[in-house]
Amino acid sequence: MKIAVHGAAGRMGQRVVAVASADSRYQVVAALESATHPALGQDAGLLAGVGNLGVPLAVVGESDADVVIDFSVPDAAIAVLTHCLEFKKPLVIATTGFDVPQDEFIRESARTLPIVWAPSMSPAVNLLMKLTEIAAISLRELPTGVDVEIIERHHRFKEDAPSGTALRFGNIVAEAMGQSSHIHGRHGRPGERPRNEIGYHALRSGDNPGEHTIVFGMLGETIELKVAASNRDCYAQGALLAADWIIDKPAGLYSMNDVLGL
Ligand SMILES: NC(=O)C1=CN([C@@H]2O[C@H](COP(=O)(O)OP(=O)(O)OC[C@H]3O[C@@H](n4cnc5c(N)ncnc54)[C@H](O)[C@@H]3O)[C@@H](O)[C@H]2O)C=CC1
Ligand SMILES: O=C(O)C1=N[C@H](C(=O)O)C[C@H](O)C1
Repeated sequence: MKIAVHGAAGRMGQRVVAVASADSRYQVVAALESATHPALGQDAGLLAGVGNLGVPLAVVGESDADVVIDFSVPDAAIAVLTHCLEFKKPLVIATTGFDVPQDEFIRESARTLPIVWAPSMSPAVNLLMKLTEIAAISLRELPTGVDVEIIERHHRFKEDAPSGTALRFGNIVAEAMGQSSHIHGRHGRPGERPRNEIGYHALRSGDNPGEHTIVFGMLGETIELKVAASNRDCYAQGALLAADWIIDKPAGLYSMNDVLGL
């Protein structure tokens, strides 16, 4: 399968190029980057540390890619989505940090384009989302109440907070338990914690590739569900699985649950 990697010189883009180049099922035919990127024209394989692939970093344009994988920034992701709409290229969107209009544009675009969209491509993270939903449903009627807090830890370079994955965990809990208040950090004297609150806490430290802990705090006991990446390849592998899966699907908005059969 021929893939185009959008954001190819980035932390994730380089891993997608590297992991794909080591798997005979995939051929990287396009490595797409910002028009202002200093490495434009350089070979994507050399940048990713896997040797010359004969694929220079280039701006978005027509290619013979079967599918596009996007790990970039929100505005660029929307731009490449517009390109995919024009050239009818299935798209895997992994970028996070979209605003509401961008979110709505993606959903509208999926009416005419097959899109896999997930804040985490990690199989372990998406399984933990299922386990979190089970825990939330199971605990929601506890008479003494359950306080859910979401702690995410990422590398110092991450630009958005909280993570898209943390927000998705929070939405899963909110839908399962009927919580309506999402608060981000605490300071001053917020007083006693309301029962309908979900708290989010974003740690930025070192080179952590991604860690999420969902805390279910009760009176007398606590459950913590945790998933931690040791490198970025779980996301790259998941994105390639998504690319392989989406290639023959009709227009629609799909998640990693569809890709992984969860
Ligand atoms: N869904 C998932 O499994 C995962 C999602 N992510 C998300 O992926 C995104 C990228 O993460 P990283 O690779 O760590 O960031 P990064 O900053 O290393 O890479 C982003 C790349 O996008 C490029 N870019 C910026 N403007 C562009 C444009 N107009 N056209 C093409 N490329 C452009 C940058 O030059 C850079 O190379 C973030 O939103 C992050 O949250 C990260 C890891 C896993
Ligand atoms: O920026 C990252 O690195 C990651 N971002 C994604 C997110 O915002 O959820 C996924 C993963 O946690 C790594």
